[in-house]
Amino acid sequence: MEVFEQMKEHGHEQVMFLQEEKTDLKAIIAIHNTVLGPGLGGCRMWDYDNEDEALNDVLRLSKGMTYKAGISGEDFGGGKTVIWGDPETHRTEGLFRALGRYINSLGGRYSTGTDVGTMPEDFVLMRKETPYVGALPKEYGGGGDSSVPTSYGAFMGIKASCKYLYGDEDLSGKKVAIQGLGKVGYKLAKQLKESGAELVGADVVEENIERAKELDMEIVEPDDIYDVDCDIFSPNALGAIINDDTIDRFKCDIICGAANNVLAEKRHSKELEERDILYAPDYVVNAGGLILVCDEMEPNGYSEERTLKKTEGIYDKLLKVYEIAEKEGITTDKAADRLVEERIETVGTIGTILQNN
Ligand SMILES: NC(=O)c1ccc[n+]([C@@H]2O[C@H](COP(=O)([O-])OP(=O)(O)OC[C@H]3O[C@@H](n4cnc5c(N)ncnc54)[C@H](O)[C@@H]3O)[C@@H](O)[C@H]2O)c1
Repeated sequence: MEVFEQMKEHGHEQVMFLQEEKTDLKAIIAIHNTVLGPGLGGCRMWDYDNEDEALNDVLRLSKGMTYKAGISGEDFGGGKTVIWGDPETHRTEGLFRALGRYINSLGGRYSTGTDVGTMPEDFVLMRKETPYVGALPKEYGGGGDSSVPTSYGAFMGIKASCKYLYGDEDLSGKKVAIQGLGKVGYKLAKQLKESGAELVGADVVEENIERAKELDMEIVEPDDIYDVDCDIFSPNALGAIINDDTIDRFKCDIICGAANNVLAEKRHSKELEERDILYAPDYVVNAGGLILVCDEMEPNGYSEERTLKKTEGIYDKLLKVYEIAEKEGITTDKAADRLVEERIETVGTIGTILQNN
């Protein structure tokens, strides 16, 4: 499909292809929707097989950011950058500063930060060329480790899901299977443990498994985590883990975690519903990191207290999503999409109210 056709299909406003010979920069910036505010979204670096793959990724991810910012109540739209290159060999000062110059030329229509393949220090370099970067280390006025609010948001999501399904948010005695014990998964596990939950976990990195064992967690083989008989399954590793091969294996009441794009296809949310599994839409649950970056852009600077307070709002937001889904007889991910689309529609129309200034 041609680029314009793809943009039209998903409602993208702008796509920029960037090329800079000396630094070997090849990147695409996509801005999906700026009705709620400037585009915001991380910068991914990946050694794509071809141009189409890079384009598909940036279009899909930038659209996802519109929904994540929209549901979080933030005044930002969706955007994303992909750099086509190997993060092991291509992460140079020149490349990130060149990209920073391009981003600066957008005059604030889009801001970026870390994602797969990029590191906070890359954005410290980029900041020399543009103020439109976030997710900076604390010593540069940023919020630091985004997995702190992200894991807190996932914890809130699990509590809200229990409140909705069992009528009580109490986690004591609840069995939670955690896939991925990395930055988010481990911090989430700690909070669950402190709340009295029983934990089962899986990871592929020995170091992370050893650290998790200190929480008195039962460890299973990576592929066995899908078969654990539990109350809550929490995906915190990979995308597309709810798919045709796994869907009949889940033995849980709730799926709620921080991993992005966990549904292999949209239809899998309906299939979970048919199996009486409550699905907490991923982009509602994992918005803590985005909330942190948005807070860095507050006029008075970053506040950790405010970030965690806003992240706590994921609890009520999720309850609202569940109520809409129940009332309207739609899946939970459709209910979340609807909330965002209504917000964009409403806030979009207030632009028609004339002001004196
Ligand atoms: N860090 C954030 O602020 C943030 C924000 C939003 C969404 N997310 C999403 O949350 C997820 C976790 O992020 P993170 O920052 O903790 O990343 P991370 O890389 O620190 O942790 C991921 C963990 O998953 C493990 N893993 C990989 N393959 C696995 C498998 N097959 N089975 C079990 N474990 C496996 C890895 O070894 C690693 O420990 C990712 O999907 C990420 O996109 C993170």
